[in-house]
Amino acid sequence: MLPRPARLVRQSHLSCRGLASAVRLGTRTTVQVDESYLPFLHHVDATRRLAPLQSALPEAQLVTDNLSLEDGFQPLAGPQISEEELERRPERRSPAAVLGSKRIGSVILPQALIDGVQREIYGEKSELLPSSETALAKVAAILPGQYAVVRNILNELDKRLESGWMDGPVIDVSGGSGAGIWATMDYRDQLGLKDMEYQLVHASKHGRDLAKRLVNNPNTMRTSNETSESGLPGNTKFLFTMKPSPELLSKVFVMSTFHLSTLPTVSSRKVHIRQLLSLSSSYIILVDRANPAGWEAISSARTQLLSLSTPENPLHVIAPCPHDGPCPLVGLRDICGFSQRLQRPSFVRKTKHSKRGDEDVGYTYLVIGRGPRPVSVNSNEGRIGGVGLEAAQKERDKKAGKSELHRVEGGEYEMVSLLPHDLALDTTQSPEIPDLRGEAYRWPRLVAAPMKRSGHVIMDVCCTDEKIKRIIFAKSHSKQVYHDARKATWGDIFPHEPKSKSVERTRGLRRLMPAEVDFDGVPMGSEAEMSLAMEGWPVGELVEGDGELDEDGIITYQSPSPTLSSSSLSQSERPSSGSSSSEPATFSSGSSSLASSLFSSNGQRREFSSSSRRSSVHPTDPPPGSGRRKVTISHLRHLASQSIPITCLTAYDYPTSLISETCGVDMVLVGDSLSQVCLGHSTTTQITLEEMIHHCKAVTRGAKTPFIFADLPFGSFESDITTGIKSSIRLIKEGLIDGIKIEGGEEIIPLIKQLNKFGIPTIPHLGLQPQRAISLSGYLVQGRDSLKAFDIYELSKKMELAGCTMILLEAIPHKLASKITNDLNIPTIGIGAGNGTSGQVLVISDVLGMYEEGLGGKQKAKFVRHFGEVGKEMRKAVEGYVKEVKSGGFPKQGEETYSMKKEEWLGFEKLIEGSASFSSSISKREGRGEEGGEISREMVKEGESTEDGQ
Ligand SMILES: Nc1nc(=O)c2c([nH]1)NC[C@@H]1CN(c3ccc(C(=O)N[C@@H](CCC(=O)O)C(=O)O)cc3)CN21
Ligand SMILES: CC(C)C(=O)C(=O)O
Repeated sequence: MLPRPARLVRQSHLSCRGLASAVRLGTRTTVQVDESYLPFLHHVDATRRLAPLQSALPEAQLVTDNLSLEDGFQPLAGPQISEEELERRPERRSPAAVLGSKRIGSVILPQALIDGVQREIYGEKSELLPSSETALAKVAAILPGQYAVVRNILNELDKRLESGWMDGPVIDVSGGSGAGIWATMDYRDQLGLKDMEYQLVHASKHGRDLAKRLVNNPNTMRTSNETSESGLPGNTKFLFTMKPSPELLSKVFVMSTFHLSTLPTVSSRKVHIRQLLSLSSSYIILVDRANPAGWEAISSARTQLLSLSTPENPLHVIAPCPHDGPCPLVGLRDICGFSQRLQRPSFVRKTKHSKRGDEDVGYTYLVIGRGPRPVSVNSNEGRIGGVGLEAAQKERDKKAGKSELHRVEGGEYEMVSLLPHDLALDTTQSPEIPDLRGEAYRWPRLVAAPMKRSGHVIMDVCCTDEKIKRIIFAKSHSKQVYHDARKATWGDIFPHEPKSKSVERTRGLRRLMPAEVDFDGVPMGSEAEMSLAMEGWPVGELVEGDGELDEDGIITYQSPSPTLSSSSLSQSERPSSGSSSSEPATFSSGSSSLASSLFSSNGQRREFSSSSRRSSVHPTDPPPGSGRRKVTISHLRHLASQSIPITCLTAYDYPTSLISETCGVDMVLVGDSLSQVCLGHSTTTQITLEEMIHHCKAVTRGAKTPFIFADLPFGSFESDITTGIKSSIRLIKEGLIDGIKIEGGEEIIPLIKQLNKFGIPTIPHLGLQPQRAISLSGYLVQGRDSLKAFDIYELSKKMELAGCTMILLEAIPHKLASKITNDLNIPTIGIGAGNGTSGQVLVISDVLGMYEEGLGGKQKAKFVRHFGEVGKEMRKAVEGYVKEVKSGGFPKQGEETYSMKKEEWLGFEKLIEGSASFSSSISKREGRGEEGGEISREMVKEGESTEDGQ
């Protein structure tokens, strides 16, 4: 059955968007699909509709007109389709796919805003006071991009939420110059709304003044209706405040645009979020930049907001996540980022000294709604568009004996095999209007550019089960689904279920963004920051030629470079090299775990692995890594800020470092416990710098991705700073480690400062300091009385001030460690310091249970937990070996031995016979015994050589 005819549509459904949708739909009613979908279809070609609507402002020109006057600018050549033709064209995508599409094409700035900014820059009245330059620069370079981003988000919400979702005054807490307000004004303008109130909250006076001038500029006069004194439409009111003042407005709608990441501390961000929540807006929109700081701000805000959700006052995520659980990307090295294209007005190109006509602006965002998450089961509704209808028609024709040939793109013909899937969908159309908006809360979100290959489309999506999964839509799925998949873009939510099993992605996403842009240290608002923030996010699909999809849905990638150096890793993340990891990877739709086992011959495809018996490892093999990228300090900081515990283990050699590598341990410490644990000394003071370096070399051969730090051993730094620096440099240069741990107090601060100046990461070790065990009268807990606790607390603050990277806290009361962790801005790693630190470290042999007792046969320390009984296992293995060798049971002939062909053996025996008679003649001559056994002492003494080459 085809979708029900329009006459069955209930009146109320048509008006589901009220007046606005009627106005917006206009005459676009020629779409051929079921008319009940019209409320969704009015979003089709949003791209094309945005521009005319903006240009509908009186006296406004299309920006492109403006641009073509400029030096060498050519407007993008779009497809030459007439408006009329567009009107006639039925939508080929399914209504559900249209609803899920986030793409709005290139955003054009409202002419009023362009005029306002241009006036600021070039106008006679423009006061270019030095102190207002930053604000102006931000407006000129950054506001347009931010506007485009917010415009995209509003467009998405317009599809997803019930009409009237944004009634009421809007408060925009803006880190820029009111991108939220500008975008909202424009969006509402499209809906024909007026008499609105806006409050722009901005910290700096210059920023507020500038925004005020932009709004009050006579050129920015809005459309049609009577204007107020300020020159704004109707009774539009503006407030410019430093803090949100909702009491000045009634029911408010709240957004915070590009503001969170500009707040200096974690706690100030948390306060900001609480403030927003207190404003009792039904929705909260948070937007920030797509850099590590922006992502950290947004993802932390998400965690915080969801933790503030209670059964009485529930909150849920509207976008981008299809769930309210933990974000699967937090803790990975990926950002949940999206991108919006902007058509650059001339002032943007001039400010940025670039002739490029458009730019892609990266962003991260979060939209929170009050109330419980809408629940709705996935139906089959709304899954058929023009393509599906066409296919169904073909099927009917086929049954009626008509042609089965179908014209495909490029003018060729192919046989059409109409899948029952298309038809099955037809029969399930219910007479009720489908609640696609409810369903859309569950549709997976494309968190990377879809990979469109011939015959299939691969998507990395975030799913309701809080996992990032790779799903595939092959051509054989159904015409409609395949069509929708090919039209999907990064950021969309996708309504169709894949046929083949999805594979969980535990590794990096395939991204088109620069692999690692570190924004740290770039001053806000600087040229560098602007260009970093705005460039480098091309939108589009990632086309790869090297991936093959086989019958079972197994995709195999062969990477160009098999090396594992950190530089090649990040290089291969780049789109041009086409592979997310430097190792070849096989994703099977059946297996969910990509983890490789220790000592597995990773780097080779399983099917090519020559022998299942292979039990030894060659140290020159690339280590079997998890495919993750090198752990950096900013990643560790990110983990700490998200309260994701950092894992750290000691390692002393290749096998122990390989364990951490394979198990995804974040940090590896080449501790001087090595002295006791590996070298059998009774104290840590006995190990030398030379020995430390020797072991660091082995560790860094095995652990490629963890952050690796090592102890400055006792005696290598105390005498003077120069010695300390020299020793540190040797550890880094020869041992290839990343950072230095130093036991000590105030006296090591000058060394910490100096190392910091040279860019050497340092980790002071406070609390119990084993190098001082003798003077402390043993391995005793530290900081148990208030004075000693205060000493350690003060010391930790001084260490942070001195510029250390992290602090290691050993054997101190857990409350003290938590307090220190809370009050510092750097991560803390604890051992015997409770779980309030940013991370934990233990000695690997303690974790493995290598020695049943503690150190030197003593009781194990209170903080040690054996997570295995490796010691017992080792003894069992060695006892078994001894027993079997003694009893002759090892090695077993035939199973554990090598054979020789019979004729070879006979030949060999003949050779022996020959050489035996030959050597016996020699030994007779040289005085050897008949058995040809020993060399006579006299001969050796005389210094003469024998046939054995002695
Ligand atoms: N295998 C091993 N594990 C370690 O954690 C470790 C080493 N070796 N060698 C270097 C230092 C020495 N460490 C130690 C050793 C013993 C205790 C210990 O037994 N502490 C007592 C505290 C008694 C008290 O102060 O009340 C305990 O009972 O936990 C603490 C830290 C930590 N380090
Ligand atoms: C116990 C850890 C923290 C250590 O200092 C070491 O391994 O030397």
